[in-house]
Amino acid sequence: MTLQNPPVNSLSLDFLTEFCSALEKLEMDKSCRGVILTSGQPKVFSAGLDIMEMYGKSPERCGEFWRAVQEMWLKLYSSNMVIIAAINGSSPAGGCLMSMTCDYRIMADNPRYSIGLNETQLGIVAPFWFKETMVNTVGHRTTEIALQLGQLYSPTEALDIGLVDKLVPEDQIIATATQTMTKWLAVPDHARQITKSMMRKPTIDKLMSKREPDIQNFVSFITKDPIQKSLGLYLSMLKKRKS
Ligand SMILES: CCCCC/C=C\C/C=C\C/C=C/C(=O)SCCNC(=O)CCNC(=O)[C@H](O)C(C)(C)COP(=O)(O)OP(=O)(O)OC[C@H]1O[C@@H](n2cnc3c(N)ncnc32)[C@H](O)[C@@H]1OP(=O)(O)O
Repeated sequence: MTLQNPPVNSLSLDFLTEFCSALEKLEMDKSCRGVILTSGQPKVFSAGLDIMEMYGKSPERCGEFWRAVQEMWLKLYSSNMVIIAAINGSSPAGGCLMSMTCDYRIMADNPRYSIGLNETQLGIVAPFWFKETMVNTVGHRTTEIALQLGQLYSPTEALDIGLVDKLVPEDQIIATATQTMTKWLAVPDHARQITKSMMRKPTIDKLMSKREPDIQNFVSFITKDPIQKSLGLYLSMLKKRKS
């Protein structure tokens, strides 16, 4: 699957809806046992959640957006398929979350790229299921530091902490992902799927049992004046940096 939402693959409501529907089709296709997730945009895997979906929007619209973010995470994290992330660009916040739901992460070894959950840098807080996905990936202590600082890691740093599994030159990323997929698909599906589910079920069940309160929590947090102000400042910083 190639992410195509120019310019930076930000995760808008429309894009998330289209993504989930495409993933669901693959999940139901018995001939599809694995997916390589990559970006069709230069330099960026995904810029994370579309900040415009969280800025100046009605509570109803924010709730609809958050349900779509939850759906994307649930579909990816609980997929029966082998999902390999070929991270061919920067992958902050929601982009990092998306990468962490995959079974294996291969990143281009370009020092200009970065990956991590940088929410606190925007004045917002990574929700519990973002946090738990990271704990499940790199452990508790590393997550505590990463989340409080809103740390973005270079590919080498990400490899050191186990946030990605392999670095390769960018032009070898798909070939490496394909070789890796062959190895993963050599394991009998039922045994691998049950094992994956055993590892991830507690985190998935926790969000499933708290979906509505999590939406309420998000809407009440994101629509608060000081949070809207922080997002506004961050957006103008992004635009200014460009000029
Ligand atoms: C206790 C209660 C807790 C309850 C929970 C509450 C809240 C938590 C909620 C949400 C969690 C949030 C998760 C997120 O994912 S937030 C998004 C974070 N993303 C970022 O910080 C990335 C920002 N972008 C960048 O750093 C760079 O754009 C880039 C990805 C490194 C790419 O750089 P490049 O130089 O290639 O591009 P530009 O910077 O010039 O960007 C082009 C263009 O796109 C706009 N843009 C970039 N990122 C986003 C985005 N995430 N959303 C919307 N728009 C984005 C950028 O402004 C430019 O726009 P322009 O109009 O100027 O062309």
